[in-house]
Amino acid sequence: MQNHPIRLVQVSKVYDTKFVETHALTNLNLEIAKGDFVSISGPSGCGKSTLLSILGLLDQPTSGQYFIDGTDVSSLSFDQSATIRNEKIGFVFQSFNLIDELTVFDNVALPLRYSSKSRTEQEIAALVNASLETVDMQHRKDHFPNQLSGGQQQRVAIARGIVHQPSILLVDEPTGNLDSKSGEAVMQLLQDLNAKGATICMVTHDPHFAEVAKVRLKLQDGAISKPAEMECVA
Ligand SMILES: Nc1ncnc2c1ncn2[C@@H]1O[C@H](COP(=O)(O)OP(=O)(O)OP(=O)(O)O)[C@@H](O)[C@H]1O
Repeated sequence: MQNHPIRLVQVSKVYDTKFVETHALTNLNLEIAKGDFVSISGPSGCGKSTLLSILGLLDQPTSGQYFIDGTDVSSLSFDQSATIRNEKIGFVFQSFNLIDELTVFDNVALPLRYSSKSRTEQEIAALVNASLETVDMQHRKDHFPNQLSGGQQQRVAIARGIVHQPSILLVDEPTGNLDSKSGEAVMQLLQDLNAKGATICMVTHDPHFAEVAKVRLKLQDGAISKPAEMECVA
């Protein structure tokens, strides 16, 4: 499975609240190959956030299996999930989610400091600086998030998402809080990262940005409405 770092097999998610059972995902099968750029779009309530939470090990499926790099991670303990999440997953959120009290450098260093892999400060600095260079934000490494524009904050968030070279970068509405010019720049950056080998899965409402992905998936009522192959453009 080395070529498919991400694999969901018959994954379902049911939210069971007091009065109602909601089937958010139903028997969903998904394979994301190394180097893919996948977009997931669909109407409100179709299960996009649920899928991203499961892919990011922030939630578990009710049934089915989830494999990351060939390891079944469907029903790990909280601590085991956190360890794998820190090693294998990078996140980019609509609202950037940078920590205001930390400099750009320290924000980007966070995944390395939380990792179970031990690294020297020199190794951390080398990785953070390389990541900041990739997103062209090296010159702002001593700034704080509130001293940056929205587009710059998102670039820093992307640097944080890739610094530990995750198996997959999960991206949630990356342009939702940006003006159109900054949004285009962020999308171009994601395309450049993908061209250099990053595996990306992005949720977006915006059909224009969904088109950028190599594999475009549509979710409808918790299921992929068209096979991935039909949507593939590359
Ligand atoms: N914690 C929860 N408890 C109960 N039901 C939930 C919960 N989270 C989501 N749901 C339900 O599961 C379904 C899928 O929700 P989800 O948030 O994944 O959709 P979405 O496609 O991300 O929507 P949007 O585009 O509006 O953010 C919806 O019917 C929603 O009401």
